[in-house]
Amino acid sequence: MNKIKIILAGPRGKMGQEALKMIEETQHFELVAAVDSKNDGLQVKDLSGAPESMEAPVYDDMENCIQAVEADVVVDLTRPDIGKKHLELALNHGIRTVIGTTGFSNDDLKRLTALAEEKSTGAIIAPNFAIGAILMMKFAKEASKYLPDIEIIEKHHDQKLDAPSGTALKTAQLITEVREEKSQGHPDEKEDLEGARGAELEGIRIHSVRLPGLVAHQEVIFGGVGQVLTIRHDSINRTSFMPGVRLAVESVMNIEGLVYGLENIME
Ligand SMILES: NC(=O)C1=CN([C@@H]2O[C@H](COP(=O)(O)OP(=O)(O)OC[C@H]3O[C@@H](n4cnc5c(N)ncnc54)[C@H](OP(=O)(O)O)[C@@H]3O)[C@@H](O)[C@H]2O)C=CC1
Ligand SMILES: O=C(O)C1=N[C@H](C(=O)O)C[C@H](O)C1
Repeated sequence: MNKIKIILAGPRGKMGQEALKMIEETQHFELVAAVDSKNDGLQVKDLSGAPESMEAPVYDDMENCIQAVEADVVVDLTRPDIGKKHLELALNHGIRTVIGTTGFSNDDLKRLTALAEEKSTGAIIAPNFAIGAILMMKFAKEASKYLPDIEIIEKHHDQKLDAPSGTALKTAQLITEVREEKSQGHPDEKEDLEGARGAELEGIRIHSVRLPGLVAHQEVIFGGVGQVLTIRHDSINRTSFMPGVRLAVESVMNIEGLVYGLENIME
């Protein structure tokens, strides 16, 4: 079996370091290069937190990297503005891509879906790679059919750049597929302090907490008459995401077009 040749963008990041370990431990994966804006010309093994055995070149620019190296899949774990740029570049070169980076708007998704189709190239954008988080979203969608008054509280470490989280947005989007838009709370409610009621997506309130000590957590709270249901997921550490990254890399080899959400490729 041929190994899947991977370019990883963001190898020094919290997710990037875990992904390097996962790639090293996966026999049918091979890291062929990394993209790191600050370490052009080094070897991956020289980067802080990288496994010592990883002999692959580092490029500071995705375009140069794609032109220099033969790869099957680009995996991006960087930051919102860069993830979009890398996906567009990879698609334009006809290279399959797995994006874990969050911060994609609906307009971004529409534009990139059209580009993936035009280039007949597979791409997966996964707002959350953790199986438990996918189940939380699935169960929340189901519960919303019966308990349509919903608020989402997502909690993350304080280095996170985007708010709300990609997971919260995806959860709300899945719920809107089965729930009519509805306004919640008292019709005359008013915020005495701006933002007190959180962000709003088709009537669903989303609250973002950012604190040191947190990793990635979400509660979807359903209110009914005389009862409250809470569906909660916690990523205790970033190894929780790695089986999902592995699955996405394997799956993207066999798809055409852009898939948004790991639930679409899970059996
Ligand atoms: N889908 C999922 O399940 C998950 C998604 N995420 C998302 O993944 C992304 C990364 O998260 P995390 O690892 O925690 O973040 P980190 O900030 O720890 O890592 C991001 C890394 O990207 C690097 N980077 C920035 N610009 C570039 C560039 N132009 N080229 C290459 N690398 C670059 C940064 O380098 P420098 O420090 O030098 O700027 C940094 O090392 C975020 O968008 C986050 O929301 C996170 C966890 C799970
Ligand atoms: O930035 C993070 O850490 C995470 N980002 C993703 C998101 O925005 O939902 C996934 C997970 O929550 C961790």
